[in-house]
Amino acid sequence: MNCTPKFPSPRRNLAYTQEDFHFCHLLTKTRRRVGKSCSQDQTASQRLPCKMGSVSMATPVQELATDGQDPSERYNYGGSGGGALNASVPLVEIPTVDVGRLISSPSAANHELQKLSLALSSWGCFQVVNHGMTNSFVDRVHEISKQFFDLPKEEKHRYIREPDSIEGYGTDMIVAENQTLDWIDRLYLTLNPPNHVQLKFWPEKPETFRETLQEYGVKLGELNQILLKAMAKSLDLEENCFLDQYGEGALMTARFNLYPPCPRPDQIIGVKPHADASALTFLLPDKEVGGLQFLKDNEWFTVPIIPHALLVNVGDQAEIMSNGVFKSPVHRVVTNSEKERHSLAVFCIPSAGQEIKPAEGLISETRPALYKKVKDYVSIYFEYYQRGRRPIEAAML
Ligand SMILES: O=C(O)CCC(=O)C(=O)O
Ligand SMILES: [Fe+2]
Repeated sequence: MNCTPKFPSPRRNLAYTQEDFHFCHLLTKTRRRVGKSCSQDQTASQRLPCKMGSVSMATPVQELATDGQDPSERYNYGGSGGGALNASVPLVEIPTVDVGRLISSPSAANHELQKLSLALSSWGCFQVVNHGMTNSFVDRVHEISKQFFDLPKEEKHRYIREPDSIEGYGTDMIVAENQTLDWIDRLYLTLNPPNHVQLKFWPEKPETFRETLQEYGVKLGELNQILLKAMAKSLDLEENCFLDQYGEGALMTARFNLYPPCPRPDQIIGVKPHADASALTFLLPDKEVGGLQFLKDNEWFTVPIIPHALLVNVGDQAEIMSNGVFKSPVHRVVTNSEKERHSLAVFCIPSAGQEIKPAEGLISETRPALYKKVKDYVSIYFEYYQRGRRPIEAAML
């Protein structure tokens, strides 16, 4: 095994404010115990300044966008310290990984493995092509998202999320009076493990919704395994060393995102800057409308659109497991005044009961462990968000 520290330290010197983080896809498990290895022995919800029972939800942005009124000050991200949003930031050529080659002959795979580790240690993300899903299947996934958000308001409201949960249809949870709101509506669903699936939130319309999402989840489960093995191999580690850290009952959640056209794209943000709490995130971005940006060396870069490709990024948990070799990138979504944008993010998250830690093979005298062992990182993530801190700091030694 190669333990040589080929990569620089992951610590960042960016200053974040509470408003810089969102946690919307992370709240389901806030009532679980936080891992003792992080020296915390209360449930995250006990420590919340604002209890989950008191969170509320704003009017869906889609409804605001069609009523023609000026959005309230609560959406003013620029004015609340975020600064003016410039959509015309430079385009970045994020490396493309061909999964077909990754699982073919060793020589073809080697080239892809090199691209993979380079992409993840520099950008923390890569575009995935030849991923085993046909273009027409990927189009069907795009379609169910669009068809759901196009349903009459009354139909969508059948799936509205409940106040103490994040699953279902709705907007940002409002947990603080001064919280700046994102210009986004979501449909949030758990795909795995099966006993966590709440079918009452799975739309019955369009008719193909459930089966398409189910099939997509199965395909991403396979892709998740292939990529985690490849990530390990790319660092000369035993191929299951990351996958084994998922444990029994690993979580897979899907978030359908809708960004309606926005009257003030210079001031209103689609999703505030954040890094994901997952191990891996599979994003199906809009085929035509851009808006996703990644932060590198304090500069924002726009992600180019490759139709039918998936954008995969590592989340904080893969940064921890790789001892900081792979970077969990900070990203955000900007809005535009012309076109609505859709995306579907699927988060693969180790089981809450499973302890995750830097892989042994990546720890050496010259590169000691940079992260603690953590359990239920999603709860830790939420708690740090509340304090306005970058959640991964909780896991840093
Ligand atoms: O809509 C996008 O392109 C990205 C969404 C995102 O970052 C997220 O859901 O965590
Ligand atoms: Fe994200």
